[in-house]
Amino acid sequence: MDNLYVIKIGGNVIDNSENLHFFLNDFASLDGYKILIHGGGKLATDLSHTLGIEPRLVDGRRITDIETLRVVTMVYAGLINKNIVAQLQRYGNNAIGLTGADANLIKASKRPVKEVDYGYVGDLNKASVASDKLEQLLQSGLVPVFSAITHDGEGQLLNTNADTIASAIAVAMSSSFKVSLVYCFEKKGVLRDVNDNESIIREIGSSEFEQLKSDNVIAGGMLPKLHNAFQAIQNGVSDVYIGKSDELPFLKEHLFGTRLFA
Ligand SMILES: Nc1ncnc2c1ncn2[C@@H]1O[C@H](COP(=O)(O)OP(=O)(O)O)[C@@H](O)[C@H]1O
Ligand SMILES: CC(=O)N[C@@H](CCC(=O)OP(=O)(O)O)C(=O)O
Repeated sequence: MDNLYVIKIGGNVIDNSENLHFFLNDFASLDGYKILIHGGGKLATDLSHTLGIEPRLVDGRRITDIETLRVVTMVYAGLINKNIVAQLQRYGNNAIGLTGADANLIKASKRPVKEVDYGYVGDLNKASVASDKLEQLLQSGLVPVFSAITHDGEGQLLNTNADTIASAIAVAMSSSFKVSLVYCFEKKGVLRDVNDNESIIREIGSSEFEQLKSDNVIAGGMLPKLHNAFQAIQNGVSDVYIGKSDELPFLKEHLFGTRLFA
């Protein structure tokens, strides 16, 4: 089986143009098959404020009313996605910018209303990712770059958490590739003390994850990220790493951030 990198870049890195360019340069230098997924939650929040639309997040998921859907589509699928694609072209990668609607690559379903009405937020299932079509893009030499926008197949765009998209793509592609899923963000890995960047936990198994949660070591955005990451490792993905965007070159020696195991 060929190796495939599925790499997700978080909103705090995207928000800093110097860090983003540094990361994209390293990403472009990775040999072999690769897919990039990007968030951009921070920029969407900032633009919402500017437009007078109050952003609301519950458990790290954005409540997406019709106005907010317009904002996130413009920010994720437009501004951020096209800038990333242009930079990767500059660094010699033939990148193609995508939403889930393009080539019907990721079909989601609108999250049912329970205690919270999330609005136009899409959930994914095992059949959501069109892995054959995605494999064709890879085989033709393209580097797919996904934004956090999917669709329902009925003409409705949906906002979907980028960590979840990365995990679903990694799982779907693992029947044809040996997949390494890599979450890149602004910290050096999962930290024992979130204020101490050197307190990296090098390896976490699923039982230790439960312990870290009950000890409140893991909180905020790290919770859904690790849930998605364990979902991937338990469903056929070979390697899952979480670490700092400017340390990507260390992946080859397996010296990158935190490694998860089942
Ligand atoms: N133990 C931990 N180690 C590292 N980060 C943590 C931890 N607990 C909570 N966090 C927080 O989680 C955030 C990452 O989640 P999030 O902002 O959703 O990521 P992304 O930028 O990839 O979208 C970090 O910026 C940090 O503030
Ligand atoms: C439904 C939902 O929450 N979608 C996310 C999609 C963007 C994202 O995941 O961005 P980060 O990776 O930068 O957090 C949002 O709008 O914030």
